[in-house]
Parts: sequence; structure tokens; C-alpha cells
Amino acid sequence: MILEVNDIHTYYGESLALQGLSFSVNEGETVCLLGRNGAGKSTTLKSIIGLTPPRKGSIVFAGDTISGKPAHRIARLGIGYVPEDRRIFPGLSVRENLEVAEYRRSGEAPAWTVERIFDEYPMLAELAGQDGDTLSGGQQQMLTVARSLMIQPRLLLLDEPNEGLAPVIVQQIGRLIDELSQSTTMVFTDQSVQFALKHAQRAFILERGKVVHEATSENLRNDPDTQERYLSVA
Ligand SMILES: Nc1ncnc2c1ncn2[C@@H]1O[C@H](COP(=O)(O)OP(=O)(O)OP(=O)(O)O)[C@@H](O)[C@H]1O
Repeated sequence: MILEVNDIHTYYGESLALQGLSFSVNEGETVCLLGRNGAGKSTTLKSIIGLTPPRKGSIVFAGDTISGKPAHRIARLGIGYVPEDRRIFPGLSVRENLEVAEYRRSGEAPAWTVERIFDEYPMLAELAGQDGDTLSGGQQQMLTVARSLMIQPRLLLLDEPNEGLAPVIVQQIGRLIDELSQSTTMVFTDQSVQFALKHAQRAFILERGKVVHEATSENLRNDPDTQERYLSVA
């Protein structure tokens, strides 16, 4: 088990967003968090990375309790996070956006360098000198995912990577998830059950800040009742 989220309670002010949410992820797996708007998917990822620390419960990553640690320390333990709003640093080139994120754990050769990213994603190499702010939505998403690799993640969290992107770009993001899932454990959120089932091995369905259903993608695909109950827009 690389990630264990145990009974977390996360608040915004006095308002309870996650109320006893638990799930776990095995090393090498790709899982998806599904659920209607406001179910708590983004807050779950933000709780793991430490942006909205849970007030109760615990989160264990690779044997270390990370709940309670500051976000930058959690990231340095090897958790990459791509927020919903893709924070490209404006005024920095594509190359600089990657360079500022670079982190090498002592004693380990980095798996990801700017050169490797440019080799594997030539589209980013072509844009190397361009200001990050001038990129299209799809290019920005590629860059934010690539940037999250620069901390050499063992676990990658992607929050709605497809939001606002054209279908052809969504296909590219799907391919990127498939490729990265060969080497990295991943947790992503998505509004589209079809996309999730295609690219994740397991899904957790959230409702009102809790996991209410867990299934392999295969089983959920053949379970229209559960899809209808928790995922269809009423
Ligand atoms: N910054 C915030 N301040 C106050 N409440 C918030 C904030 N962000 C989220 N919430 C509340 O927390 C709950 C969970 O929201 P969250 O964004 O995690 O859901 P989600 O499943 O990711 O939904 P969406 O698909 O709309 O992003 C909701 O009730 C939401 O209104």
C-alpha cells in the first residue's frame, strides 16, 4: 500500500467538506475519484497534499504519516500535484516553468529532467522558449503535468485534468495518463465516468465527503445502477 487515507475530516472554516473519508491505493495502481459536483474530490486531493489539512483522521504515504506536515514537505516526499486551475507561472518560459520545479532527493539519480521531458514530449520542446502564459489550454495542461514530474513523484495526483479541454486534447491527456501510469502510481479525479473507466484500474465514488462505493473499472462499467445512483446528473 503506497497511500492510506484513514477516516479524514476536512473543513473549510466551520463547514465540513470531508466527513470520515477513507480509501487506499496500491503501489503502481491508477485510481480515479468520481462523484457529482461538490462531492469532495478536489478536497480529497488537497487534503493529501496538505493544502486543506484534515482536522481528524490520518494519511500515510509510503509508511510515513504525512497528515499534519506542510504541503512543500509532502511534495518533497514524492507526491506530485496538478491542481484544477493549472497554475502556469506567467512570465516564465516553458523551460523555466520546468526548471523552477526541479527537486532531486539526495542520493537518487533523478528519473525526470528537463531534457527527458523534452525528449518524451517534443511538443513541449518546441515551445521551450515561449512564455507559459501564451500557451493554449491543452499545452498548459501538458506543461503542468510535466512540471509535476520534476519533483520525481512516486505518486501523482491530478485534479480534473480534462476540465475545459477539447475532445481531441482529452484523448492526448488520456494517452499521457496511460504512459505515466506505467511508472507512477496515480490518483486522478474526473467528471466523466467513461474517461475514468478507460484510464483507471479502480474507482472510488464519493458522495457528501465520503467514499460510498468502490469498484474495479471493469465492474463499474457493467453496473449501470451504481452509475445512475451516484454519478448521473439528476
Ligand atoms: N474554498 C472553499 N471554501 C468553502 N467551501 C468549499 C471550498 N471549496 C470547496 N468547498 C465545499 O466543499 C465541498 C467539496 O467540494 P470539492 O470541490 O472538493 O468537490 P468536488 O467533488 O471536487 O466538486 P467539483 O467537481 O465541483 O470540483 C463542497 O460542499 C464545496 O462547496
